Amino acid sequence: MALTFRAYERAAAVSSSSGRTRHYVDRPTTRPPSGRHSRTVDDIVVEATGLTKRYGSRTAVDRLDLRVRRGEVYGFLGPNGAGKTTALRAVLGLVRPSAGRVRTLGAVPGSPAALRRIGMLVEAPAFYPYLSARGNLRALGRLAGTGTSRIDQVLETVDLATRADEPVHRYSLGMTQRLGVAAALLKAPELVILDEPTNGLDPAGMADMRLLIRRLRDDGITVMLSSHLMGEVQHVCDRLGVVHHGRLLREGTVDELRGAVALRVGTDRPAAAREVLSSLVGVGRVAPRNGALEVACRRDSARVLASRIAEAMVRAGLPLHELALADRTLEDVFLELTGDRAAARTSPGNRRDGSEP
Ligand SMILES: Nc1ncnc2c1ncn2[C@@H]1O[C@H](COP(=O)(O)OP(=O)(O)OP(=O)(O)O)[C@@H](O)[C@H]1O
Repeated sequence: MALTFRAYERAAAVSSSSGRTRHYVDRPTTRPPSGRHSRTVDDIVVEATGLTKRYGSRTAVDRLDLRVRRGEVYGFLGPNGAGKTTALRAVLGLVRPSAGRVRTLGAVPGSPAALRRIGMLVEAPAFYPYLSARGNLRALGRLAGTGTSRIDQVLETVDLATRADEPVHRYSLGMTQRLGVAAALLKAPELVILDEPTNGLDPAGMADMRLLIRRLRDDGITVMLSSHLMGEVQHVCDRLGVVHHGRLLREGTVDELRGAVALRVGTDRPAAAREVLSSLVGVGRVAPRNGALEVACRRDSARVLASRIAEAMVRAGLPLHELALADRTLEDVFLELTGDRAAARTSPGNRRDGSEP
């Protein structure tokens, strides 16, 4: 049986040994009574300092520092084998770090105080195939001591309410994944951890999962997920950590990671144009590239600057053949950081244009 069940069994065992078999239902006091969480950005939900995990001579996670803030969707981005799953497991307390420190919801990972507030999907979920979604959730709720009172609500959240009474073997992979998220939501968690939640899903399944992740965030749940699909994460994550060979290379919002943009200015009088462009306010470096001039500028001022460039070129009587935004995709950023072209293209989801699949 997959980890979903094992984790629930473990959580259930923890709760019985503490003598509070219903404590997943009796919400901890840290959550506001409305059920919605505050969005104070300074509220750190996961904090890792120097997190390192070695398996023999192999270092899976190497001195990782990261902070996940309450209410955000944080994405771990990296190719297969980068160390994402291992890091998530350390956050959950499923592996013991070789060095460094992790705090999850202010508690030691794997401790009852942390577990009771976390929902997880870190392996493909397994369900009883001839039971319905509702039947499976009922079984899980009883097993884990989370109760069954939230079943209708979580089925609604994952958009399975209308199919809830069908046997699960009829479900698509995407539906099964969403049911896995529903199982993780039974205990009304503050933090949900999803390891490669869209792995193996078709474009429609991915879109549904993205929608679901946004819904979780709108409900005030902090989401930490991993993915090797750069096109996917940039549409769903508030912040990203780029991981490669166990190291966190960069952290930031998608725009921060993609950094400055450039405007491409095509003209057959580049020398004169360069002079004109360099004198404009808001223009960074102007340099020839691939048959045009590239004008570095801030992302948020690119649009205004483009019209100023057009005006200035016309005023100076210079021909203008091309005026376009040259933007970097996450794949470009990843390549720049790692030089690992193969890893940047590990899947069709890593599209050059960053478009949604
Ligand atoms: N239990 C283990 N024993 C030995 N090596 C392991 C173990 N778990 C992970 N590793 C190794 O640690 C490295 C990181 O693996 P990890 O699964 O964390 O990467 P990942 O980024 O999640 O990749 P994937 O997306 O393929 O799961 C890999 O080289 C992997 O082979």
